[in-house]
Amino acid sequence: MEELQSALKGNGLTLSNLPEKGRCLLTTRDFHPGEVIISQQPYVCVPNKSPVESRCDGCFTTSNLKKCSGCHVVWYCGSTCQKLDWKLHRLECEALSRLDKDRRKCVTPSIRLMVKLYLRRKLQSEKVIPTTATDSYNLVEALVSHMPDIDEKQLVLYAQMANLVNFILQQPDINIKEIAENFSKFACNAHTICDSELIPLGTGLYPVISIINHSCLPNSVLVFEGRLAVIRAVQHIPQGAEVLISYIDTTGSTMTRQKALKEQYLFTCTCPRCIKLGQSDDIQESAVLEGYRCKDEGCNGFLLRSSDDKGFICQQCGRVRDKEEIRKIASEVKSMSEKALMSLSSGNQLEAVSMYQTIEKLQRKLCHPFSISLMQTREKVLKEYIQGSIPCLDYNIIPVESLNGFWEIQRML
Ligand SMILES: C[S@@+](CC[C@H](N)C(=O)[O-])C[C@H]1O[C@@H](n2cnc3c(N)ncnc32)[C@H](O)[C@@H]1O
Repeated sequence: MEELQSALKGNGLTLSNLPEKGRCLLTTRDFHPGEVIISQQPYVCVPNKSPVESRCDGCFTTSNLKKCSGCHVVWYCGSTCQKLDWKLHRLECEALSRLDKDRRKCVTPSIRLMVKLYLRRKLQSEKVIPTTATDSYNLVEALVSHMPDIDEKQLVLYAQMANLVNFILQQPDINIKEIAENFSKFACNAHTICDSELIPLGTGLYPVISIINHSCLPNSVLVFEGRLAVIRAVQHIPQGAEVLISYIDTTGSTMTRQKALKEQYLFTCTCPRCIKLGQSDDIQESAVLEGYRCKDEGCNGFLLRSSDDKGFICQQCGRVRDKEEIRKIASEVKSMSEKALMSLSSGNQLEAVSMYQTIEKLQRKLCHPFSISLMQTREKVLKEYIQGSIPCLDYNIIPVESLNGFWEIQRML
């Protein structure tokens, strides 16, 4: 770890330990808003896999792809990406080629990430790939796994996945328990690699970036430049402060954020936003962000559950909304959202957009005007319209139907 400390020193950082959080990164100088604090290439990464779209293993593009003729699992956009990946993929290709057709179908991105992790460790131990202070399997070993806190069902799943990885690798020195523990490490340390529009492209393990702890009021942000993970300051960070990013969507209410952090990262956040849990301004914030709208369309009041639990009372005008009426609309939204997701995953964008428009109308009746789910539905519709109109714009043809919908949404916003 001495080597890591001296590498971090050059970045104006130091590795430290906090009793309630474990390892953390502290600044040894001031950082200005927008400044890059640290960046790292992944130790290993894999692109997402979808039934309608494949991605290049090197740059994650979806264009001009050719399947690897050896393993028939991995795709490349051209010889540049293929050559850059060859040292590692040569071993992966051999391992995947040994599998029968059915087993190859079970090779999910998480399985591939683990296979690549062990292959990269092997290449570094054989000195085929150099090891540095920030690019070493030792850093993976130091990641938290939370093994004692994982529930039994999850442990069984990790054990099954570990068995498959072991079968693919066929390396006698690898211990199944260690592979299962590494799956647990992935769950609370791996990062989703997104493009500039925050569209998820893949998953990567960045062992130095993974030292950074969470806050719902972070002073830094993680962004990606291709596969490179970059931590930038979003405010002035004084010398001696802890570098903090957010692991989750911070627009949710305190309860929603705490639930997400507990489920995936197994800790209870005590950041300045979270310590307000249950205070009156926190209750009001959750009622606005995730609660229902007033019966009176002209009223922007937020609703709280009535003491007899039969409905919700507007805190501005006192009108009561019936619980049953709310339940009905909420269940329509839920079933419509499931159908929209299915349409999206089967590549039927037009059908999905029309469903999201119906969901948006229902949510306008159901949710507070500043509700997050309402905003998220509008964002989805808008994204689909923008993406859907691009091929038409290439030919200077914009479908009238699309434009009508687009302007309708603009007006709504
Ligand atoms: C990506 S790791 C961060 C580095 C970690 N502290 C370590 O020692 O390696 C995520 C884990 O760090 C801990 N953690 C992160 N942020 C925290 C916070 N705000 N409060 C308490 N624990 C936190 C949790 O155990 C979480 O599962």
